[in-house]
Amino acid sequence: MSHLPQRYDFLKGHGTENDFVLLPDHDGSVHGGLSDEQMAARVRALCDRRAGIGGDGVLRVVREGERWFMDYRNADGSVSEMCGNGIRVFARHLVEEGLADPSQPIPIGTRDGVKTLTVEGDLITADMGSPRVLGESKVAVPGHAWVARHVDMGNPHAVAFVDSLDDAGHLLEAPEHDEATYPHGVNVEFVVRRGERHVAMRVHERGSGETRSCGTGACAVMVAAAVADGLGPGSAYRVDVPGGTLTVTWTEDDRVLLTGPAVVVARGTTSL
Ligand SMILES: N[C@@H](CCC[C@H](N)C(=O)O)C(=O)O
Repeated sequence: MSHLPQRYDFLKGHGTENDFVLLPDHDGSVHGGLSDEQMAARVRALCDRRAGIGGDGVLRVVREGERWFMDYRNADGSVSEMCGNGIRVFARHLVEEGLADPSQPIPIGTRDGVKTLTVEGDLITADMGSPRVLGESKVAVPGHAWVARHVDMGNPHAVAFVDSLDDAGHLLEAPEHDEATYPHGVNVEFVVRRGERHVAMRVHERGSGETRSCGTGACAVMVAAAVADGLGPGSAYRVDVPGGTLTVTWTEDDRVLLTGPAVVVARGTTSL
């Protein structure tokens, strides 16, 4: 399938209201020559919700050999290994532009390796690979502290089970966390039970602040909940986030599948 032309400077999309600016840059000729600091500054400008387009992060759409590569950055310009909502939006964009065939699995490169996406109508499933369930450490916000489970989904997560999602407070600052455990920062999820194999969460994302959803975070939460419930591979949970609902399945062969909606809502040009 051919990968040109690039018809827009940018697109805007979201998955359960975790929102992204997409930058088509198929051959790297648009942004590829920028230094890391120049690219970070451009990402901050694009993600600015008043002076820019607004977003929790940027997905640069790059061709890498036989595949597409998702070059992801957080709103503060920092890079991350993986973005579970972003990669579904990325796949939706490829399909809508005729750059990928939705009747076939779509492989997409990331800094955490190649992920395979499958499209079923409004829903897109990302095979996120195997989780790493690690130790426990403390996270805290003013007035509250919890023990949190460290789950690595390619990027780092600290999952805290709380009595009420309100206990996390305003989340204007990053929650305190153990810097020895998370030397490069951490995404912190606050979780409550809603029913059998059904949880709800809020998240403070490294590099983006509180967001309406986090796909890797939902996967980390599901895995932590399944472990706490004495379950493991071979289970599925509904994970409610402020921006909607995700389904996370931990397969018998230890892969985590993230299923949810993904939409592109705008396309255009920008002088940023
Ligand atoms: N919102 C994303 C995760 C984005 C990266 C994260 N903030 C990090 O720095 O690791 C998702 O949907 O997974």
